[in-house]
Amino acid sequence: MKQPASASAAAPIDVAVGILMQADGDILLAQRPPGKPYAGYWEFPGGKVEAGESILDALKREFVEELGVEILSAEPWCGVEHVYPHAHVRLHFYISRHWRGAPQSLEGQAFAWQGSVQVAPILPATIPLLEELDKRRYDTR
Ligand SMILES: Nc1nc2c([nH]c(=O)n2[C@H]2C[C@H](O)[C@@H](COP(=O)(O)OP(=O)(O)OP(=O)(O)O)O2)c(=O)[nH]1
Repeated sequence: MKQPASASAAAPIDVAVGILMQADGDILLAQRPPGKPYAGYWEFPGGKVEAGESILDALKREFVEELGVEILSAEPWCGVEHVYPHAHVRLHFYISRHWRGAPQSLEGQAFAWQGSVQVAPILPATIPLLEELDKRRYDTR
């Protein structure tokens, strides 16, 4: 079968992404481990949706696998499509205020709870969301 000429021509890959939000509005970011595209960049935890899996199930699975955290509830927030050199991704962002367990670094990644986000660099597709997220955090105070 002929391969797509570029990532933009390929079908998008669905990715489930979760923003853990504490009562004071702080949110959790994770640093991508070595060996992945954009290693060292900061992101919200998550990963690719597997065949036959719902986005919410993928989110819950990724949080258990990567952080040892059980998401008890999460609401869909927004969707973003982005074409990287390595992949065309469709990101499904969820916000969760209810989870069980403290994040553990099960894949060797660093974590940071942030108010206004100070860590850098952030994955390009995630940067535009930070301003909107800030407004949402302050609304809850
Ligand atoms: N988790 C996450 N991924 C993001 C964000 N922003 C963004 O552009 N992405 C992109 C980067 C990757 O191309 C893709 C996520 O795929 P991944 O490779 O990290 O997923 P995965 O953990 O399932 O990886 P693997 O099993 O293939 O190792 O989504 C974000 O805020 N969080």
